[in-house]
Amino acid sequence: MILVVGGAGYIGSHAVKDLLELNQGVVVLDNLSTGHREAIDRKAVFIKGNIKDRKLLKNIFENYKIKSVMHFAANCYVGESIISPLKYYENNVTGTISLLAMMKKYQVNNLVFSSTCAVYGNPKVKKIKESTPTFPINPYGRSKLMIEQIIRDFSRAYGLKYVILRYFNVAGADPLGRLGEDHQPETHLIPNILFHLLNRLENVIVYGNDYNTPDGTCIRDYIHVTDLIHGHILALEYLLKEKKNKVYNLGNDEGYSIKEVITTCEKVTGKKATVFYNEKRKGDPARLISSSERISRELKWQPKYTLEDMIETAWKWYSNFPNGYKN
Ligand SMILES: NC(=O)c1ccc[n+]([C@@H]2O[C@H](COP(=O)([O-])OP(=O)(O)OC[C@H]3O[C@@H](n4cnc5c(N)ncnc54)[C@H](O)[C@@H]3O)[C@@H](O)[C@H]2O)c1
Ligand SMILES: O=c1ccn([C@@H]2O[C@H](COP(=O)(O)OP(=O)(O)O[C@H]3O[C@H](CO)[C@@H](O)[C@H](O)[C@H]3O)[C@@H](O)[C@H]2O)c(=O)[nH]1
Repeated sequence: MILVVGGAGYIGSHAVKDLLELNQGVVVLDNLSTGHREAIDRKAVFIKGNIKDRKLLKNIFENYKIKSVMHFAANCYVGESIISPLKYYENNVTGTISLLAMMKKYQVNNLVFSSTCAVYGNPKVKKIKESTPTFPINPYGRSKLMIEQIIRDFSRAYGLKYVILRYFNVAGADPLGRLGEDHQPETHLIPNILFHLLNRLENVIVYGNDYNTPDGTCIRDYIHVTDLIHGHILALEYLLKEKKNKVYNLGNDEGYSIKEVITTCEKVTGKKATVFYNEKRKGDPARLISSSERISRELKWQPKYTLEDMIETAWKWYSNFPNGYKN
């Protein structure tokens, strides 16, 4: 069985769905701090609890034959991490140490870990490779880099095998409309633009228009959640077969400025946005674009969905479920 930690969240719930579709047995551990019980298919075992709870982890490892772990559980907002670094180091770093300690105790040695391109900081290269130096510029990115280092040390000392996936900006929803992104409050760009176009927000707020980019707004590389999860499935297959450690970027290798994302949302929805320019958000790098060449070459991973597809699938979900999972 696969333990999906954080499986009630936006990305984790899409992983649970795809793993079940592949007839894998799934146990979800989630404290529902930002996730939703309704997002987890009833075919998965659901356990509500915190990864810091070692007694609970002990019960899980003793009661279920867990062979591998996908670890999505974290706090993951750049802006919030600057204001509340303690929350980030405590939940992300301490929480993961607890999980890894219990994996060690029960000899569960296969881990797919959700890292982030925030570990690279503000790199000057056009496309970020896995070999690009890591100099995170916010506590969130630093917490993820610390975890990566801890995972490597556990691997050297205790035989843990891992694939670390450094995601770029994840967007979109299940193309069949069963799952979507439901965060309270929502901080991500695409959901907030769509909420405005659905008349739930007065404006689109753009944080900063004097960055050193062609139109002055931040550039990000967006990847559809379905493509991202396909990367996890390939990573887990690789791990179980080859038993080798890997670090991979996961992005579409294309950058879009905030203004371009707004224009694409307008195009997909046929609605016009009112934009309000605000101060820069602290901790935001100007430009993050992936090179996902390594995972494409080694695991034959290819993204199928474009930015328009991401916006279209998210729009469909928000239009059908205006109150998210609480409908
Ligand atoms: N969304 C993105 O664009 C993005 C990009 C890069 C990396 N990531 C990483 O992907 C992972 C998932 O992100 P998401 O967008 O789905 O976030 P999310 O907040 O929707 O999901 C996180 C899940 O983990 C659970 N959780 C948090 N702390 C926990 C704890 N201590 N014990 C048990 N459960 C806990 C939450 O309840 C939630 O269900 C995170 O690790 C994040 O850092 C996300
Ligand atoms: O209403 C909004 C929301 C965001 N932004 C800007 O849009 C860009 C993207 O922001 P957001 O969608 O919040 O994503 P990121 O801050 O880039 O962070 C996401 O993407 C990272 C990878 O780049 C992950 O590590 C994080 O977990 C995930 O939250 C940034 O420049 C923001 O300042 C706005 O201008 N207005």
